[in-house]
Amino acid sequence: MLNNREGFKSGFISIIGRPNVGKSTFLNRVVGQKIAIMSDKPQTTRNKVQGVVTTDESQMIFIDTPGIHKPKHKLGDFMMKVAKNTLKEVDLVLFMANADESLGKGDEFIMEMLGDSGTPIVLVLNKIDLIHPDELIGVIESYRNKMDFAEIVPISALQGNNVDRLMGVIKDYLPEGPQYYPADQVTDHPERFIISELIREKVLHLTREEIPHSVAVVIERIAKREGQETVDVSATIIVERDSQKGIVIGKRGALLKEVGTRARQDIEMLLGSKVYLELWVKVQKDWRNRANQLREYGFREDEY
Ligand SMILES: Nc1nc2c(ncn2[C@@H]2O[C@H](COP(=O)(O)OP(=O)(O)OP(=O)(O)O)[C@@H](O)[C@H]2O)c(=O)[nH]1
Repeated sequence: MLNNREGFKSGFISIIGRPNVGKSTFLNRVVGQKIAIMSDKPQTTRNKVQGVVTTDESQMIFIDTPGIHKPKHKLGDFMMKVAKNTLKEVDLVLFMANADESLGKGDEFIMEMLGDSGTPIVLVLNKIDLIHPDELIGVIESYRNKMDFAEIVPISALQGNNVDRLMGVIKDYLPEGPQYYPADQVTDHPERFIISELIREKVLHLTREEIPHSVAVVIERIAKREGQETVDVSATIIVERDSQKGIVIGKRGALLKEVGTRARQDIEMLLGSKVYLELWVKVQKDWRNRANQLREYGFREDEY
């Protein structure tokens, strides 16, 4: 805790929404650096990712929660628990929904869950660039009929429309408080986690529909070479089936090589030094249901 200035506001904001509503896009826009994984596949955000936005008057600490869904297996239960705990601890919840889709079962399920958290909820209707302004009123009404929101703010996270207004609303709801993080710090995640997410993102992008979101990446080693600027990173990509291993490796290793090239470029940007990246692919059957292994892959329940 660094600072305790009079009138300074600070607090924690949780972003909740169905997969693919644009939570990461919003976070990346306001934080201004690529920290949350972005993908057009559902549920790529599994761990807590913090983005910190600091101005002269406030500090907003964003928590990007996993896409909420009905639990189907252990990983689902775990994610739900994480999401629920997060809701109680934060100062404000942003419930993000698609403005270009009508209110569906998934959104109703989330609203039921949000109902008893006791935290103010701002409805953020994202992707307004995809609809005609006349349609917006109807969408707003459908949500307003279901639940009492502290505010309703339509935005386009992708194009930036109305994002400033949303930031103003968020500030209004934050309590007076200290500046928790230095102004230039945008995330408190260890580089390890960001690196694993960068690699995972490349796998998901390059394999498209063939590899489910269950793929995990474990960083085995990050080490700076003695007397050199090069950093050695070695990581294992974990899939559930032999067939998936084949897909990730690709013909004569071509796909894995491409994953490596793209991930290396991002990691070099992140670390600001040359990187030698070594990737392995391992099959671990049914890892999602083995709760005791979740920790090993970075799901740390006690952090929430
Ligand atoms: N047209 C439009 N597309 C958007 C907007 N915001 C996000 N998208 C797109 O929607 C898709 C999903 O965005 P993400 O930011 O990855 O969504 P998310 O909610 O973080 O998804 P999960 O991590 O899976 O929970 C991406 O293809 C984005 O480019 C928007 O305002 N307008």
